[in-house]
Amino acid sequence: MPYTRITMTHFLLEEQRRLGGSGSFTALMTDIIFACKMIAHEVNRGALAGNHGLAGSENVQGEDQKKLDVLANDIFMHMNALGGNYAGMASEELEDIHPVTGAADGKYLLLFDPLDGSSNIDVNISVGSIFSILKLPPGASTIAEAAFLRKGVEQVAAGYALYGSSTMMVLTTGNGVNGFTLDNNVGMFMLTHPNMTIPADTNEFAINASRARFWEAPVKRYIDECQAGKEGPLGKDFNMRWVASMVAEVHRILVRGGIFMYPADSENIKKGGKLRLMYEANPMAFIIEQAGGAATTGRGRIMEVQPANLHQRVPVILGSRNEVERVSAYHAEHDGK
Ligand SMILES: O=P(O)(O)OC[C@H]1O[C@](O)(COP(=O)(O)O)[C@@H](O)[C@@H]1O
Ligand SMILES: [Mg+2]
Ligand SMILES: [Mg+2]
Repeated sequence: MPYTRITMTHFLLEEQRRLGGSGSFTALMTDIIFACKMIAHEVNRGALAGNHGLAGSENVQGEDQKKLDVLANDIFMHMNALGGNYAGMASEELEDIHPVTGAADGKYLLLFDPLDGSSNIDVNISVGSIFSILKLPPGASTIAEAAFLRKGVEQVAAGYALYGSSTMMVLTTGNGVNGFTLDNNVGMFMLTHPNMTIPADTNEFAINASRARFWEAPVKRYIDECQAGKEGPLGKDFNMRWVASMVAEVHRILVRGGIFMYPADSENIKKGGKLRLMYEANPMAFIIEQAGGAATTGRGRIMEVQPANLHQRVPVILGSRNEVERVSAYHAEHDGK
C-alpha cells in the first residue's frame, strides 16, 4: 500500500499555494503548532511535573487560575511572540492586550484561551486550547484594544487543540474544517480528519442542567422536548453529554453531530453570558459554520456580534443546523418576533 500521510505543515503549505500567499500564515501557524505541542506535553505530564492544582492567583474575570492556565498562557505568549508574525495578542488570562515588541512587521492579531475546560485538569479529563486569528486593520500603526474588537466574520483562521486520549488540532481558514492527530513518535500532526462536516440532525444535546432553574422559557421548552423523547413533539429519543470542556464538546459535535448550549439565563445574563465572545465563541462558531453547522446566541448569529470589549461574554448555542435553528425559532416565538 502506498504511504499517504499528510503532515499539518504540508497541508498548510498547500493551502498557502492555493491562496497565492507569501508564507507568513504558514509561519504563524507553525508557532501555534509548537505552542500546542508543548502544552500537550505539560498536560500529559500532569501531576508528575507538579502541574495540577491552583496557581494561587485570579484572572481578570475573577476566576481562580490553575497552574496549567498560567503555564499554558506563558507558553502560548512566548512561542507566538518568537516568530514576529503577530502585531499583538490577547488572552483569557490577561486583562489587557499584549503588543508584541519587535514585531513591527507583524500582520496578524492572535486571541486565545490557552487552557479551556480548566476545571477538568486535576481530574484528568480532556482540556484544550482555542485560538482566533485576525488581520491587523489596514493603516493601524499602534496596537490598541480597538484593533481587536472586530466581529467574528472577520476572522481569517480559527482552531483548537484538544488534549484528549490523543492530541488533535482542528483548523479552519474559511475553506472547510480539517483535523490533525499528533503522532507522538515523530512529533508531527498528521491529517486524520479531512473535511469534517456536521450532520444537520442530531439526537444528542449538551447543557449544564444544574442551571435549569435559571433558564429562559425557550431553553426550558427545548430541553423538556428533548427529554420527552419519542412520545414528545420532537418524536425521537435524545441522549445527553456534558464534559464541561467546550473544546471536547465541539469536537464531539464535529465528529458525530449534536447541539451544545451555554445559553443566557437569569443569573449569567448579568455578565452577558458565560463563554467569552472573542476567544471562545467566535473561533468555535467559525469552525462550526465551516463544517455546515450553525452558531447563535439564540437571538442572532454569534459571528455578527459587535464586540464592545476584549473579555465580553455571550450566550452560545451551536452544532447541528436543524436543532440550532429550532432553538432560535423558539427564542423568536418567545420574544414575539
Ligand atoms: O463549569 P460549567 O458551568 O460546567 O462550565 C463549563 C464551561 O466553562 C468552560 O470551562 C470555560 O472555559 P475556561 O475553562 O477557559 O474558563 C468551558 O470550556 C465549558 O463549556
Ligand atoms: Mg475556555
Ligand atoms: Mg481557559
